[in-house]
Amino acid sequence: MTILETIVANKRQEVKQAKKAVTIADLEKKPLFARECLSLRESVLSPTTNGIIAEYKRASPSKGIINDRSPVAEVVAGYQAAGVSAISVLTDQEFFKGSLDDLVAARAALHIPLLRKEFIIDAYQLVEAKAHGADIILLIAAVLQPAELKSLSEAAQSLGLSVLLEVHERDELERSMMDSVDAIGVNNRNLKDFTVSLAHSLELVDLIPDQFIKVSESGISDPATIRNLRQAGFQAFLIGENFMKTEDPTQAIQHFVVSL
Ligand SMILES: O=P(O)(O)OC[C@@H](O)[C@@H](O)c1c[nH]c2ccccc12
Repeated sequence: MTILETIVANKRQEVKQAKKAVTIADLEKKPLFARECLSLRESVLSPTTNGIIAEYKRASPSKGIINDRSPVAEVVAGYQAAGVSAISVLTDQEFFKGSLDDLVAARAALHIPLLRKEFIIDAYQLVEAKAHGADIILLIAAVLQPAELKSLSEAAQSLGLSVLLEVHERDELERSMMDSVDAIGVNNRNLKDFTVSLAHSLELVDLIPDQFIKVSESGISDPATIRNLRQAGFQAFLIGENFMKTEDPTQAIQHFVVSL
């Protein structure tokens, strides 16, 4: 089994348990479920933000613990102060040491769109995302059939959530592109073996129609790379580890954005 298959198999079990513990009706009663979601598109296109989607990532399967000292509310508030367009928070516990509590804590500290970074395989997780303060959800083409992508993206949009579709290769992009997603992210990291190459972004960007917000994801550690990706047509840049691996992620992002 690849790591991605392991994560998804575990997720199916988790969702089964979660559904028993907390019903959809319970989730819909949570105060955060009633909020109006913030739009990823509007925030990325706003001239007052810099296109960065900054991620709070405590650990990952490829790196182990990245940072388990910096509190989520503090870090995301610092990211927001640096002018980012959106925040991403991992909620997977088993492989990324995240949680829905992290998402709620982030929401309370923010006035910009918040992405629930998760392996979504079931519509239950969309309701869960909204009920814990998310504005945006991720759908991973490597994990979902086109028919599943269609039903999940349509369900997300009907909840008012923005949808970020993640692809890694051309065939995934071609089979998964659909009107019910708002943004397409090219993951530079191969989720099957963790190798990272920005070439993935540069090869796929011209195949993404302009109706979608174009996002380059992973392995970005240099403002010069952002300038190149922008020139190639990307509008947003998902960055986690580069900030999280430092002693003070909020300082690291401040230094980064001054040279954008
Ligand atoms: O930490 P990085 O290399 O800057 O990458 C951030 C983000 O792109 C990465 O965490 C990510 C992209 N797609 C994912 C899917 C699941 C979990 C994590 C991810």
